[in-house]
Amino acid sequence: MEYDNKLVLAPMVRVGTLPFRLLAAQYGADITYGEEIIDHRLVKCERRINELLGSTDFVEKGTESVVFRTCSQEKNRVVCQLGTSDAVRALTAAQLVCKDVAAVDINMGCPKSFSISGGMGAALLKKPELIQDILTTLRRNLDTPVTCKIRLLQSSNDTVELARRIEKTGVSALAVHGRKVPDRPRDPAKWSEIADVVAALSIPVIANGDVLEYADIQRIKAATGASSVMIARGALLNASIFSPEGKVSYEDVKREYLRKCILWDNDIKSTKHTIKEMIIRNSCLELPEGKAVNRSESMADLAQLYGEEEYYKFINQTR
Ligand SMILES: Cc1cc2nc3c(=O)[nH]c(=O)nc-3n(C[C@H](O)[C@H](O)[C@H](O)COP(=O)(O)O)c2cc1C
Repeated sequence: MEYDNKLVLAPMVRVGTLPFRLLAAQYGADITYGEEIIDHRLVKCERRINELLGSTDFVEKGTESVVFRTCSQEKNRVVCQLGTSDAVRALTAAQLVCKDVAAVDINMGCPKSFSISGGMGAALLKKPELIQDILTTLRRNLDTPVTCKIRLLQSSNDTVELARRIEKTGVSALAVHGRKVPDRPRDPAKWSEIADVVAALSIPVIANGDVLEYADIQRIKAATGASSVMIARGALLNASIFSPEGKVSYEDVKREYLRKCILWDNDIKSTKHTIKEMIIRNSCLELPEGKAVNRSESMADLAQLYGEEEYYKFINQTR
């Protein structure tokens, strides 16, 4: 996969399932990351072809729980992001999915206590040897491109040093979220410190942080020198942020998302969560719409709420 001049949908837990990735791609995302999947969970899965949907599912053995669903349309752009603290387990998990995805990414930026206490996410930033071990193991044993996503370290020099070390493992690209571990989402992303990494590396750097409007894409490129840009919250605000043709109305984007969830039989909890994330960023969950989404128990309820009953019936009749 090529990493230069790309618009990238960021990994987002409970959001980045197949419908949201297809939605972002429809509006112009070139590369779409899935939500982080913990390796412990993925290694318990089996690969199943879902004839009914036309998807490839990774399902937890002994259950019907779909941990990762993908399809041939996205094979050349979907990235499976793993949460891990162990090279061998990461490899076992990656080997299960690597033929069905365009790349495998390791999350080295998540500051949540769940990740840190398990030695995953941002905890890895303090363990450069382990980072090297994980990335080298994946690189040596997979034909699929391997990448990782980091946050900034305390000083720009430290970040650059780590980034150089990561580059030496042979990864195809490095995504840099321009915040430090203690930073909150409201703290501005430090684009100048991403620029330091871009200047120091030869591999593509994907700049991430505070791209909330289409015009910000050009701004972050100019400020960092990175040619590729990764977007998370801007895509929740309006997934058509990737489109050079201008924004589609948020109401239309939301309905399009729901239709994709119906089509791909997305998990109801993930569907509700994502719709709520869209509402929080555009209005307020306390209004009647948000309350109704909260009350919804099934895809049929959501279809009714958004006037998509006919589509819901049609899809279910044709299955
Ligand atoms: C709802 C949500 C879920 C996220 N989940 C992940 C994740 O699974 N893996 C990851 O590396 N980062 C995750 N992030 C962080 C984003 O990928 C991104 O680095 C961060 O939000 C900064 O980008 P932005 O300013 O475009 O939002 C998440 C962010 C949000 C808002």
